[in-house]
Amino acid sequence: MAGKAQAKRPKPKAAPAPAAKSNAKTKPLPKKEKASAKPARDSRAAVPQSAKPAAAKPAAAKPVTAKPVTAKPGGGGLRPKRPVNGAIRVGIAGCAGRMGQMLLKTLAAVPGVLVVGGSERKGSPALGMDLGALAGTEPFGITVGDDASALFEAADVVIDFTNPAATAQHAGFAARTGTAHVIGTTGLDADQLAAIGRAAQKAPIVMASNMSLGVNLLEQVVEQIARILDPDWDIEIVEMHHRHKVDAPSGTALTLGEAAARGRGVPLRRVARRARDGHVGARVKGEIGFQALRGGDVVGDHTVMFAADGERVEITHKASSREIFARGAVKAVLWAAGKGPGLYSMKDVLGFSVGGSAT
Ligand SMILES: NC(=O)C1=CN([C@@H]2O[C@H](COP(=O)(O)OP(=O)(O)OC[C@H]3O[C@@H](n4cnc5c(N)ncnc54)[C@H](O)[C@@H]3O)[C@@H](O)[C@H]2O)C=CC1
Ligand SMILES: O=C(O)C1=N[C@H](C(=O)O)C[C@H](O)C1
Repeated sequence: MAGKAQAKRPKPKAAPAPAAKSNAKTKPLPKKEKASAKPARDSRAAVPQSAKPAAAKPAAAKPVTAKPVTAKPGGGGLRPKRPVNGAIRVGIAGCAGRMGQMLLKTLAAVPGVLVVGGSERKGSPALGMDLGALAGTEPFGITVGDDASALFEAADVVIDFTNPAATAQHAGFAARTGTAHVIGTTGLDADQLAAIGRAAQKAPIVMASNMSLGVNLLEQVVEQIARILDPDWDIEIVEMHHRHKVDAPSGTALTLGEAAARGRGVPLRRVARRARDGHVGARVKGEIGFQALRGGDVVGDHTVMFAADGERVEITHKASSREIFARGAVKAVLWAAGKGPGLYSMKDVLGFSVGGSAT
């Protein structure tokens, strides 16, 4: 069950599973060929599978002709590069986290992709564990390592749900290796965002505070409503997340705030009101307020309120499983493999914008 996989945390005492068997020759990692290929439907056979096939569609792309190579020392149990029938080689940074585990479980069932490694922070109790133990599936034959740089060298696309400092560093690895980087991490500061912007000049980076279809749809709707309603309508955004969440307001709340501000034709930084406490005075016309609630195991709830005299419009999205984020991240992987450098969003991946339609 999805909930179990996401709640499960690696146990320090877990016995490390056997590392990936290598039939590769011992020579240094060659430059990776561009991930681009139309993935072979059966390429997942390279990884033991147990889950049901997912609905994700492989991206149309050119064939990958990977050469046999060895993983770099210190890269944990990275699966060495070798011909993989055109499959997209995927690495997961933060593979033992709530999202990392859900991604492993989801990817194990997706044809056309091959998980080649997972990284964790130095000192993580998950180091040395088999990825299958984290996914709740059969062993992958790949163990968790702490060398994210090697992960980027081994993969065509790295999915990253870690923390802001790690993600900014990882973007540098993406730039160096040309590896596509799918970023779900939230709470990045201006310097970290600037680092990602620079990296996107050298590698394709898809970044989204929320990878679910529903929230990306909500964003479009919020922008349109804010454009239609005049500033007499007060905009407030309320979000609730589980007790472990470390950033507030959530990345999604801020993205929805950006959408509302865009609809009104003002920069969010000029009108954002981050929480209220004490004798703060009456509400200032035009401000966009944020409130963050934390508790229990709430996966992620977001409500955007438009409040006027005598009536109120509320639009809510509720996530009841992290699977929706993982599914979005997989779509981003399939879309990003083989793309040129650039900073992309889930709107690019999903192929819709105000006035457009979802694909
Ligand atoms: N964009 C989206 O759709 C979503 C975004 N998120 C965001 O993703 C991030 C992670 O969320 P969770 O999985 O709930 O957190 P988590 O704390 O469960 O997982 C993060 C993992 O990253 C690992 N990590 C830390 N530093 C690392 C490093 N240098 N290298 C490799 N791994 C490292 C941690 O040890 C941990 O296992 C947060 O910023 C969260 O807001 C979460 C869900 C959906
Ligand atoms: O930390 C989380 O859990 C989530 N983070 C993202 C955010 O900050 O918006 C997305 C989702 O709401 C879950």
